Amino acid sequence: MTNQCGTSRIAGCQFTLYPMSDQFVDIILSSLDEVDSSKVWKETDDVTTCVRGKMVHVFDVTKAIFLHAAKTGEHVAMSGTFSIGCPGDNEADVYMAETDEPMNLEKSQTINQQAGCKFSLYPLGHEDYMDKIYQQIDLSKARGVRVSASHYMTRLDGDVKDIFNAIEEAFESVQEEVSHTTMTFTISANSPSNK
Ligand SMILES: Cc1ncc(C[n+]2csc(CCO)c2C)c(N)n1
Repeated sequence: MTNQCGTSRIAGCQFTLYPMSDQFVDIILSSLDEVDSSKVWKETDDVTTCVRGKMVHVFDVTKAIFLHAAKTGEHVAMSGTFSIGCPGDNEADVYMAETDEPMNLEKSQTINQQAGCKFSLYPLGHEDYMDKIYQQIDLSKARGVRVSASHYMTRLDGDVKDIFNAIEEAFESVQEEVSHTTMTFTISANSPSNK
């Protein structure tokens, strides 16, 4: 197979929460604490949090952390990078044997929150990378979110759960064909610009 960068199917996401509030310490720490991250490797420092493991759990945990921060009603944003198939990643310290049942799905389903998100897919090492990206932008239109074009990114507007499901499906589909894929995103909720 060409352009096969790695056989590892560990996924990961490195992200930062930005609560626009003087309660930012509490919002960040309580969101990280409230979410069940027992099925992922997780590390937080002064800049980011990184979660690694099966793709289903990486998305489940990242989405739940954003939802918990946003449900405070404060203006919060999150930026991050998802990655899979990175040749530098290793399975040694990751719980890849966990079952596929997401730990936060039930709780996340109860939180209704509108947001705007911009994301970019990077299928690495493929000459026809633009085709792979356009396929996913087209598919996003059927995923319950409003899709609009933006420079360097695609904009999705709608419910946070639908937005994360849309970017998860896009990432999942691309990585099936392109072993090493990354995806960057910024999502924002409760922005005063929308009031
Ligand atoms: C998801 C996420 N992880 C880490 C940070 C970095 N950070 C900035 S303030 C703070 C709390 C006080 O130490 C932390 C951990 C962040 N912003 N968002």
